[in-house]
Amino acid sequence: MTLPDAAATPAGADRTFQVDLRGLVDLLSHHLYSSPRVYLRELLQNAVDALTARRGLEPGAPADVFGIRLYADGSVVRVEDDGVGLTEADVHTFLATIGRSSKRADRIAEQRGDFIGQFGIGLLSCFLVADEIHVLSRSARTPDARAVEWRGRGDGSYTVRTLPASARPRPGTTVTLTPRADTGEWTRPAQVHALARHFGSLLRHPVTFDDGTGGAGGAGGPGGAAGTGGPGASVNPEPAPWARTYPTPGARSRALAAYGEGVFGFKPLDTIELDLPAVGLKGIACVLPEAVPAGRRHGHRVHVKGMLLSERAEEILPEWAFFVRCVVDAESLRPTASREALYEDDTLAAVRDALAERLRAWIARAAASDPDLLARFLQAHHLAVKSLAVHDDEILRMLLPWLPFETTDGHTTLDEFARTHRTVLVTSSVEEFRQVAAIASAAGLGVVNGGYTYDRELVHRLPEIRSEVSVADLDPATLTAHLDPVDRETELAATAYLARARDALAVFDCDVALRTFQPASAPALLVDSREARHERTRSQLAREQEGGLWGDILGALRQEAPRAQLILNQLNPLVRTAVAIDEPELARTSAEALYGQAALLSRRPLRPAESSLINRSFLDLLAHALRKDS
Ligand SMILES: Nc1ncnc2c1ncn2[C@@H]1O[C@H](COP(=O)(O)OP(=O)(O)OP(=O)(O)O)[C@@H](O)[C@H]1O
Repeated sequence: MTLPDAAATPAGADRTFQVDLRGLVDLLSHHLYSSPRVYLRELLQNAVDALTARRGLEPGAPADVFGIRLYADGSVVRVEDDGVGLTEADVHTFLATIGRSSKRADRIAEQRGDFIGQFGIGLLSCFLVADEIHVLSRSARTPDARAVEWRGRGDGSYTVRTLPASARPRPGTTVTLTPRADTGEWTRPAQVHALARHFGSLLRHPVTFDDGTGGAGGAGGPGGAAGTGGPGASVNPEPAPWARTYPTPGARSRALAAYGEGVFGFKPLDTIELDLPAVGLKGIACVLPEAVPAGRRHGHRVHVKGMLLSERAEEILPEWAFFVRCVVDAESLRPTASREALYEDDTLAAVRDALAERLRAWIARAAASDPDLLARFLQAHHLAVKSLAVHDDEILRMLLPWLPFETTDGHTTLDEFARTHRTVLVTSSVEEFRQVAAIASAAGLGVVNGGYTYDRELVHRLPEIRSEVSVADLDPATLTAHLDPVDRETELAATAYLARARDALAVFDCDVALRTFQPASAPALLVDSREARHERTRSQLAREQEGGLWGDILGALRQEAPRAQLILNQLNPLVRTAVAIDEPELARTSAEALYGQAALLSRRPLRPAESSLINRSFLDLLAHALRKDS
């Protein structure tokens, strides 16, 4: 924060960068921090780091003798700690130099992981709510150290003076802010208390809050420096829920679920305990009771050393884990400067892998021994699990048999379906499934709708875990082969009609066949696949463009175009009448009308030529009916 006098520096001499503190604070507030409220988090975090450093100096001291006291009475906000404190030299080096941090100094590089801060900018966040930061500190490193007072101002100026040790009888630091009038939203006593609870409820050091009214556990007045704050109300009266002891495992899981509900606002379907001793991580994963859109990632709550750093950290779990939200407290995860994300390093990668493993183990346990939980889980999250199973062999093996699919036997699990159908047929689109489902099922075929994301791919992998089952794509030929042929005599009688029908429908590359199938009420079935339609469109374009550049390109791409098939149902009374028509024009029109009706039933978008065919055949039939009547 020092601003050297540029004019006094001789020409050619090395100059020092100057910092426009207002500009810097502006940058932090608009681009680094999500809200001015983070000032309290930064103050608490500095106090926690100072307590950690003090514990390094006095490892034998009882756990609760050093603490943090907050005070806010509407005119000041004060955070006082029994931490390591600062000497006068420390104040110049660390407080007054932006970007310098005692937690990154060389001699403690190996301990850097012990501290939450490291960038040397956190204190600047206080300028989001106040124009001046007042620090009164006394170092614990030298027993007879003098107290030191520092005042830093938003314009970049600061003053330092030393005071007799009696000005701060015990080692530690007190930071006092006089909030600007427009920042009441973040600095009113009730708000400071709420923020302290929010950020500090899991801190392991005793933290108290006092609003200066002397009520409800509060005591002491706003006056002066150290040690006058009184006992105050505890901000973190209880340890983290996973660190408490409970009379029974049931009581423990109910308490963890209630904590999860309090934090996230939903009643978890189940609560998974997380414990990774290698990185000192503990916490819970709450399984969401309802489906979330695939791919939507939730933020997780990450505490470091008890301090809430981020509510939106996505990085601690892999992308597929979008069915849980976690609260974790870790010793050695490193936050970024904004604290709202985690630094992507080997530790974070290892944590992510280990937590993913934990979720897999939970799924495996549910699959093996808790069918009721598994069913509720899959009901809400089957889509998430399907996306997971595509890439994860273990999940596939555990869960594929239990996943629901749309089949010709209704919505059922693959396991159930494969028990009645040793050959499982799968369509490649929803539309194909809609076309064939009723008829295939009447013909005794077992078909799964493979049109939804992941489904076809997953069904094809069923033989990996059920070797007795075979899976094949359902193509028109397979279906036609399963429909009963008509006897020779009927076939012969229909030859002329079928020839006329083929001729009428040649423009659609459509073959016509006569079969018997259930339900008898269905006159005709149009069997056609999307790929076949695309192939025919391409071939047709190539023909139209013959000789041109596009014609050559499309022609080169041309494959043997599979033909559509209109299968007429000999069991249907209308079809039986139609195949007996002698009059060529009427026969042609009836074939067109049957094609049009089957195309409509297939629920796929109609091509313009098909729409005009339906139109024309309807009008022709109407004209024919009217002529007959007159
Ligand atoms: N309560 C405190 N007790 C002792 N030293 C403190 C306290 N608050 C701040 N300091 C000193 O001031 C330095 C700068 O603090 P600041 O919050 O700006 O950065 P930091 O905590 O080091 O890193 P970060 O920007 O990541 O928070 C700290 O490194 C520390 O040396």
